[in-house]
Formats: sequence, structure tokens, C-alpha cells
Amino acid sequence: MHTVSYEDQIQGLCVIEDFCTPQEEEHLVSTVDKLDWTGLGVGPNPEMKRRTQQYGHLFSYRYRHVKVMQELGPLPDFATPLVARIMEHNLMPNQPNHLLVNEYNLGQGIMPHTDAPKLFGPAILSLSLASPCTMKFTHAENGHEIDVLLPRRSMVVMTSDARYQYKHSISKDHTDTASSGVTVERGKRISFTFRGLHCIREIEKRGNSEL
Ligand SMILES: O=C(O)CCC(=O)C(=O)O
Ligand SMILES: [Fe+2]
Repeated sequence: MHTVSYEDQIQGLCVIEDFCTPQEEEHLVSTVDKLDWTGLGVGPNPEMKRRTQQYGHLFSYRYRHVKVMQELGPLPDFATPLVARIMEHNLMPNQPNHLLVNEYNLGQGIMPHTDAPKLFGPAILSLSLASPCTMKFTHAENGHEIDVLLPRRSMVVMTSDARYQYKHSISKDHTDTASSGVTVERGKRISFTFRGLHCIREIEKRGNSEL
């Protein structure tokens, strides 16, 4: 594991390279491949244009609203070594209780967004599997922007400004350019996003506005 810090550009942003081994990567990708996906007309979020799986809690994209969030139970066994590593390295204040698996086919990306601050805790982590990609960070107010290359098997960690002041997005591009100037080909990418959902009672107390 090797941490690349972007703190000098954005507070609270780093990428931990080789967060998992190539063997783990292969195992994780083949495991989720065989499990049930939602999106593309199927499952609880059929309108999604990319396939996803959710563990821990079910968060509907249709209504970003606590009423449609169900507790599903503990995170699956295949995530256990990753969660242990997250806690061992103090990357989150509490064990993550939400895992979102995203599948991006070539030409798919994600629009600029900030993960719901009232729903999820102060650290957002995302593991890139099977393909690298570039994640763009754009300041919500002043427009300051940086491109961060997320290699295969790396974990991006967003806290403080990176989590709250910046939006993150992934373009639909088929290639990315590393800071060295080298062009990196993209393929189908699977990401595992770990988040800590605030206690439901806390969310209800604070109300459901601005989720
Ligand atoms: O694919 C990723 O690494 C990020 C996913 C993401 O930003 C999200 O689901 O909120
Ligand atoms: Fe996100």
C-alpha cells in the first residue's frame, strides 16, 4: 500500500494505491459478477443506466429520502477483509454500513455530485477494480478543479473539503491521461464505495431536506 496525497491541492483527498492484491481484485470482481444487480430496467432502482448492488442499506436513487432506505443487514463476507483494512488504517470513524457496487461499462461515467451530507458520514471511500479511471474534483463554489487518476486496486479517500466542498465526477471518456502525460486505456470498471450511513433516528431528527 502506498498513499498518494492530494492535500496540497484539496484538503482531505488521498489515493491509497494497491489497497488490495490482484488476486483479491479478481475474486471481488468475479464474486459480484454472479450476484444480483439492479439498474437497466431490473430491481429496486430500475431506472439506473449503470448496474449497481447495495449492501448494508438500500438507498433509492429515485427519492433521496430516508423513508425509502431499508436496512438490509451486515455487509457481505466478501467485503470483510476490505472493511478490516479500512478500520486498521483508521480511514473511517466507524465501520462502514453501506457498500455500493457500481459497474461502469466503457463510455459510462457519473455526473458531478457530493454524496448526500445528511445521509452519509464524513468519510467516503471508493475502491477501483478492473480498470483505472480519472475522477474530477470541482469546487462547488469557486470552480477549482483537479483530475485525479484512480489506478486499479486503489482506494480514493474523501474527507473534509474533498467530501463537502467539492463535487466528484467521472467522464464518459474511453481513455485517461496520467499526470506523466501517458494515456491510460479504460475498460469496464467496478467500484466499491464504502460509506457510513448516519443513524436513521438522527436523520429523522434533522429532517429530510437537502439530502
Ligand atoms: O465509482 C466511484 O468510484 C464513485 C461512485 C460515486 O461517486 C457514488 O456512487 O457516489
Ligand atoms: Fe459519489
